Amino acid sequence: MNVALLTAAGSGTRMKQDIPKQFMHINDKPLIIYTLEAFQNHPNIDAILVVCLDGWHEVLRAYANQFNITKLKWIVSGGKTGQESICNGLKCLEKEISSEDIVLIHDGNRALVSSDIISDSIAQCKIHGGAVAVIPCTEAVFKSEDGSTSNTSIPRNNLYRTQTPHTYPLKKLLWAHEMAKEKNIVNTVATCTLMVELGERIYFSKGSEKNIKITTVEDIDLFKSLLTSEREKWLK
Ligand SMILES: C[C@](O)(CO)[C@H](O)COP(=O)(O)O
Repeated sequence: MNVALLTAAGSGTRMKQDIPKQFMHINDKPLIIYTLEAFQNHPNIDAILVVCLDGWHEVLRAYANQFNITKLKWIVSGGKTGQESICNGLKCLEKEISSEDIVLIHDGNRALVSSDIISDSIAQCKIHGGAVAVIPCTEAVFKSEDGSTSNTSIPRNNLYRTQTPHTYPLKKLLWAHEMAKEKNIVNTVATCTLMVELGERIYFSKGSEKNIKITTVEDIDLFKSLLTSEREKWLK
């Protein structure tokens, strides 16, 4: 069984809007529904869990019904950090699915995740025991101490930018969060960074420049234009 765990518990302060970004309507539907549809429509995804902001669970359930997201099985509350939110989702799954089942952790605001990305994530996880979606770094990268100047460039040829999904068997994720508690590792940026802190090797899966994280108002414009071009492709 393959289960998508979507994180949608952020309050979206970087978007500077009255409602959380995952519930903002873009064209004809809320942002989180685009992400849910990507997993709903993938033949190898069996069920979906969403880690959601308190106060928004019923809204999410109503939208899921409206847009026929039948694979949405569980909605759980987020924690104080992203790491805690993911842990809450995993604790729920521990009671519901087998520890051998595969869990794809995905940012709820990466709404343009493609079927190929999901398929490759599952495939690489089956081969290597884990998979993290990445894309090569194509820009020059500088390190700055003061935020406005630099004299340190970092060669980009072996740099990769991580995206999501981050995909592992449930038992590996539960192990990582147990170890994080034991070692007092808190507030890691993502599952992949937690794994690295625990000494694990990360195996890459396919990402895409289009698999954007919608964080700011500018990202919404980009999302809308990418959506139009993707829809045109489907219609051809
Ligand atoms: C998980 C992630 O998408 C990898 O690039 C990213 O770290 C998420 O960051 P956020 O600050 O939780 O949106």
